[in-house]
Amino acid sequence: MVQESMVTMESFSLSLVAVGSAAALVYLCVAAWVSWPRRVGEIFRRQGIDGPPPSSFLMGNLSEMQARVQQHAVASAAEDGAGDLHKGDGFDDYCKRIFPYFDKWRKAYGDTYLYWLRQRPALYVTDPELIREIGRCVSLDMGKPTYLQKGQEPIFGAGVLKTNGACWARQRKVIAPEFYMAKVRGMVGLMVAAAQPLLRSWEDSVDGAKGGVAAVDVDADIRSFSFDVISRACFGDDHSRGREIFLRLRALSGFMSEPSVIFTIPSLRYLPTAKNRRIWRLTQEIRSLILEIARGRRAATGDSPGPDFLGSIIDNSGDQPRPDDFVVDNCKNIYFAGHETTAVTATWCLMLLAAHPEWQDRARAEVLDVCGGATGAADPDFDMISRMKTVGMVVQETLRLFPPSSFVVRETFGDIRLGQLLAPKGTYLFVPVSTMHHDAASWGPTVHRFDPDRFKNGVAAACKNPQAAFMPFGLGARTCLGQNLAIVEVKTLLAVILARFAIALSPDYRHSPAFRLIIEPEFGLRLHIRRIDATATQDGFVKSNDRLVS
Ligand code: HEM
Repeated sequence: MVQESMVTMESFSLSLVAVGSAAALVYLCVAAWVSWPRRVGEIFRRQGIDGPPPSSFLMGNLSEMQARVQQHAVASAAEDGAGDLHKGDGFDDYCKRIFPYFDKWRKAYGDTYLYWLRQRPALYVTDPELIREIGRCVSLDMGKPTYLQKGQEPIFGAGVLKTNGACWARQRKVIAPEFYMAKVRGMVGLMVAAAQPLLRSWEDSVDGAKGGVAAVDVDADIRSFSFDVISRACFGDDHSRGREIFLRLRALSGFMSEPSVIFTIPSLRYLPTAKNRRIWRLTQEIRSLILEIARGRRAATGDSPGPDFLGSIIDNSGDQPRPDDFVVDNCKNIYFAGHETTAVTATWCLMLLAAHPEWQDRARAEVLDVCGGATGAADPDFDMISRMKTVGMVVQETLRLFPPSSFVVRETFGDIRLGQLLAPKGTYLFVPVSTMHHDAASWGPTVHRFDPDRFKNGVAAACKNPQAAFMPFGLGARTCLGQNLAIVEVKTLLAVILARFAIALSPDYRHSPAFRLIIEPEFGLRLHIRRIDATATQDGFVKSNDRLVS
């Protein structure tokens, strides 16, 4: 009996100790969690970096960011200011309008400051030396922010765009060679082929239009072209199935881009709301379509699945932990990374050429010269595209004024030294690309003007601090692996369009760059087009351009 009660006492004391230890552990964890932001803030303050105080522990500075975006949206709607932003001395940094808080904090706290995304420290970096250091860092302890992966699995999965560490390095090694210039060289023919539906549709519009001048909404045509290029480049003979994937990916990215990922509570994506159910269904359909194409390719080609991107990832999928996910996620990554960005760049190029007839004439003269215009321009090949320097300068200047990605973002997965700065584990680094592209200290007094000539002697001669002032394709180890393809593709599209059509802005065009994962024209791009050999009236060409003064 005595023995029994001693055992009970003993187990009671043991339980008390266990409960006490658990409570102490929880207390220590909560204390560490609560004090961590203060400690990180202190680490940065000791290095001379300050920033806006977080308005609450749970939200950091997010509430203020949201409030200011809403205020600006209301103010812009009241002013109906779209379309006037570029008047005066050219194109302002629209990011000041889209992300007003960054501009406000930069004025208050300087080039590099600390703010808080919930409990996470985020460093806003415009100091050129620090940007260079971020570009130089090759440690796997720095990579893409995890919040981008968590919120956006349906689009990106665990593909090369958003993963980190060894998983990213393995995928990049397989995929990057597929887009080296030696491969892109052989893709100009497929780009010209992909442009044919757009050219035919524009020719039909012009032929059916009064006075030989047609008003065309060009965005969808360009997007379709760009998607077709990626489909042909990546899927070779299987590209025709790409359209089904295209429509679903487009719908998916529409759902995913609103509201902005940093404002979203990640766990909400598991709730079976109507929107989430639609996202799940689209994700499943896209997966099935891609796997079906891959299965067809395997069945048709056996052990050597082909020399294109799809062949390469099928070939390497056996070495990956989850072969099907590797194929599906990377197809989606390349589709997304490769088609929206390139399409929107081509769209901005056309907008700028339509708004600047003198540059349109110069670019067209070069295209006709290189492709033999007097007897009708030949379709360009890779060597011709390489000789088109003016067209190349137009593309670079477009990427400077309207880089599709407004930020290069990184996260530190360990304490990292970047030159003089120690960035503790868990810090986000935000480099505002568009702001650097519009920085008068690097680009001089004509910074807001469309002036492709600034690139005539290359990027290094165009600005101060080129590695930090011009980064449309990002920075360092994670730099865009499709940039060769993108530049050649945009140049090819401009060449075939300029060889056939003269373009001007429609008076309906409202200039309003908007953020939907990438920066795109909020109200689309409507152009007036005519054949270059037509004797159509110039009305609607010159007049519409009076609205853009630079
Ligand atoms: C004008 C068109 C394009 C622009 C402006 C652009 C821009 C970018 C930017 C800013 C990044 C992030 C870089 C960083 O974080 O430092 C990126 C990454 C990437 N881009 Fe592009 N891109 C374009 C076209 C393409 C094309 C055509 C492809 C595919 C063939 C592509 C594939 C990728 C991939 C796979 C990555 C992830 C690289 C990595 O994390 O290792 N991009 N791109």
